[in-house]
Amino acid sequence: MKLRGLYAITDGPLLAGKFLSYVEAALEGGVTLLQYRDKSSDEARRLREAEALRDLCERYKSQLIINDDAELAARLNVGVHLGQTDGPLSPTRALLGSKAIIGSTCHAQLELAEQAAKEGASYVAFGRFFNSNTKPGAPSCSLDLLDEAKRTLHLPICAIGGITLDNAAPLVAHGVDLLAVVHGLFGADSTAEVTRRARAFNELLKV
Ligand SMILES: Cc1ncc(COP(=O)(O)OP(=O)(O)O)c(N)n1
Ligand SMILES: Cc1ncsc1CCOP(=O)(O)O
Ligand SMILES: [Mg+2]
Repeated sequence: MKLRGLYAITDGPLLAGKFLSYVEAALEGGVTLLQYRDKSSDEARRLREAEALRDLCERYKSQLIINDDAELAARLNVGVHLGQTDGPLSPTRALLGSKAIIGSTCHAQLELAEQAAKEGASYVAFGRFFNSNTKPGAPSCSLDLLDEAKRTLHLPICAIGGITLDNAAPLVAHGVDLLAVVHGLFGADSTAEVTRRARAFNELLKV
């Protein structure tokens, strides 16, 4: 199955007090991948939250991806997203098995994506494309790189960084398969608005 659609990413501070209700609202609108991104070191809470997300994803036929933490992903039998300093890809592929979804951060560098493809990545992520509240310091990436990536890579392409309903269309026009979004999805005033946004992202991607 080709990975295509909305890639919702959680954020602890943004979702404080409404974590599961907002995630469920997004799933209601359609989420292809859901990433649990939590930078805290509270292992017990991380396990609890990740288990709750895995159960929700099962109900909504979405796929859970754990950010940074291959061990937690292995424990829950779900996918993982690895940045350039989050550990090597090949051993993670061996740990999680051939069917697991493994994503790789490639910033704005095609060479990183080619390497990730060789090492067994399931998708490659480029960005940030726009100003990001969640990660303002992330290196920026241009639409031109997407054209080149589309020509040379044979993997689903994910875009991340400051993506909203108002700026996502050019990314899709340049061949992006997965739109990875934090604020543009969860920075909403109500669960109804989260669901509406999720549906609208899917319409943009025609999924
Ligand atoms: C889909 C997706 N793309 C990129 C990232 C960024 O990963 P990384 O560079 O490891 O930074 P952190 O998210 O860990 O701060 C991502 N998480 N997801
Ligand atoms: C994790 C990450 N990596 C590059 S930008 C980013 C944050 C994405 O969040 P937002 O959609 O709020 O900009
Ligand atoms: Mg990381």
